Amino acid sequence: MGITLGPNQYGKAETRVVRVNRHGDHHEIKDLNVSVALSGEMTAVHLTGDNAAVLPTDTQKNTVFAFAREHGIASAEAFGLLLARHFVRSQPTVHRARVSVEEYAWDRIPVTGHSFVRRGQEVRTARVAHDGERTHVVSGLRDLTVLNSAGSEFWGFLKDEYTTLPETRDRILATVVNAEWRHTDLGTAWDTSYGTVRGLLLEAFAGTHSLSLQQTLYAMGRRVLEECPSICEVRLSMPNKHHFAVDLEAFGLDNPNEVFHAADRPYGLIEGSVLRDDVPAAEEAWW
Ligand SMILES: O=c1[nH]c(=O)c2[nH]c(=O)[nH]c2[nH]1
Repeated sequence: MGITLGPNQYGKAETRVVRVNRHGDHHEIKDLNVSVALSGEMTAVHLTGDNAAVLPTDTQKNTVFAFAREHGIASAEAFGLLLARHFVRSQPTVHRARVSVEEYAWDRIPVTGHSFVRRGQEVRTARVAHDGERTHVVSGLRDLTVLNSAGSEFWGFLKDEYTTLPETRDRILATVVNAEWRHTDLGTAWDTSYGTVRGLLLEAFAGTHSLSLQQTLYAMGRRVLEECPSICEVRLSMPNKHHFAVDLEAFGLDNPNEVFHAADRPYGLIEGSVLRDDVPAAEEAWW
């Protein structure tokens, strides 16, 4: 019985690249998930482990980041064309390249020129608790993804022998807003109220110059309580979706905070509640 190697390909899947273009305080962002697959003269590596024909997947990932810096990202298609042609043209052992791109759409939050909300993501939630006497209504939303490409710093934090994080005065702040808020008025116009709170959360996220996500979280909850007298408590759970500026020095490229790796995990998880101090707690509302 003969055994032979069938069709095969390899590559780096899901490189999450975010490119920021700055025109003063008016920023544009491109947010892509890029997967590369290459095939060609790959018999030796499979049969004997000879890597001479193999362009490492790590190199493919670096190429995605370097091309984002050098050429920008005009569109998913244009970026895919650049990459696919590059891999086949530059490596004789690579005969075919497939570049699959997912692009995530962001809408502007009009408060600043550098604040964005991911399109069509969030889920509206409601929970009602009733014990025959008392009734509580908690409204909420989850998976509302937002990003500020300016106006965020993080410095002055505790440092110990395990701290390597550099202090920054300019970073991307991105999070997924998961929020719930408790009502004191059961006659509220629920749809209107939901739209108002969603808008206030977005406005406060965009409009707060952030020294930490914790500070932004408090500002968001506080804004809701200030503007909505019949809401008495806001609970927020917000992952810090880290965007790391990619070091492109090894490729002779600078990176003036334009090309970022959007890491998906691990993530910081910032959680907290903001409440009116004159309204009694009602843990049963959150049951
Ligand atoms: O806004 C932040 N809060 C933190 O607590 C924290 N920790 C960290 O590593 N980065 C950040 N960012």
